[in-house]
Amino acid sequence: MKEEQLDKKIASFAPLAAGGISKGVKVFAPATVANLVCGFDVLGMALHRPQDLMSVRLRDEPGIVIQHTDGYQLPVEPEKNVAGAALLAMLEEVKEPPGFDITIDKRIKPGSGLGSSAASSAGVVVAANHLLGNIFSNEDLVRFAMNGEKVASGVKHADNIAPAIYGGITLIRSIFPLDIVQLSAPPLYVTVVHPQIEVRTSDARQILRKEVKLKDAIRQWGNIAGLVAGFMKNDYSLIGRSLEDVIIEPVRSMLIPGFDEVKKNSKEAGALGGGISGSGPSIFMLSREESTAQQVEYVMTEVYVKLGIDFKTYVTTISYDGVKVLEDNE
Ligand SMILES: Nc1ncnc2c1ncn2[C@@H]1O[C@H](COP(=O)(O)OP(=O)(O)OP(=O)(O)O)[C@@H](O)[C@H]1O
Ligand SMILES: N[C@@H](CCO)C(=O)O
Repeated sequence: MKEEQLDKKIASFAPLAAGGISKGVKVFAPATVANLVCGFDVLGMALHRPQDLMSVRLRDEPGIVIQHTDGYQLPVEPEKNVAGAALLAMLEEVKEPPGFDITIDKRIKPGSGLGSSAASSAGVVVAANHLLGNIFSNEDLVRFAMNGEKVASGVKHADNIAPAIYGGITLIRSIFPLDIVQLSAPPLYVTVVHPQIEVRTSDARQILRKEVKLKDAIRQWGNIAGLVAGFMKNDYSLIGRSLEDVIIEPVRSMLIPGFDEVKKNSKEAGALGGGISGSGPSIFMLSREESTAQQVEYVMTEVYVKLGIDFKTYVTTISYDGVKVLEDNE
């Protein structure tokens, strides 16, 4: 038996357990920043903005029907769309599963490094679980949604999925078996710049070196431990010192025009630190004060105006809600 199959269970569709039959829901699925610089594949954070909107409804017949209202030309076949892949994995564990209609209004651009694929995967499993009477735990939902990430990037990873489902900042200590730790943090402002180029996670993973020097590994795990300790102890200075990546960033930053300048100028503007969001090309910076986060947005803007590259910026905060569900019984 494969490692990932160990947790499999068959649950019965029990809509009455939710206190009534709900036919449909709308969900808001947050953007997420994976890695948090030093924590490749193990750290992630949910944001208030941007977020996707999805509508998920029970169908009278079996099957999954997906449509997009966003114009991104994403595949609608359930096996190729990450939402479909995540839901199919979930329905394998439901006795006599119903069918679903999924409508996706994507506001997180695919290939942005802001967890666009994870928002769809996490959004659909939270919505479907609600309609099925909340028969699965959050940990089960992460396990199903990782099948969407496999479609998007070729590998299962949970550093976007877990914060999207749990909210806040999460540490994924292990994915087989899943071991997710929710971290507290002091108030932080997040500034994001998204240069409008697409970096596919699958490509950004392929260029990475497969081996790491021991001295780099020592520096990296010092930073990960420092960052986690900084969050838990509300120590802004430790957070700032630990936002350093000596393994992934030197390779991936070459794919992002303006990266070094954005980082240098943001720190000069008072940011605690930051780096590539997920696999890029978005770059995020953390600040203690809102005014600093706005100043960081200004210096990011200057860099991309000078380079003549289209971009989008966000000044936002950490979202502790995770995917938000609203009833939709029309
Ligand atoms: N519902 C969906 N939403 C987003 N991307 C999807 C969806 N279905 C399939 N995809 C595919 O997934 C890929 C986008 O995922 P990718 O991981 O590369 O970007 P991202 O999620 O924005 O980045 P990151 O994971 O670094 O934050 C594209 O190839 C896209 O076609
Ligand atoms: N940890 C993943 C996140 C992107 O999906 C990566 O950096 O490849």
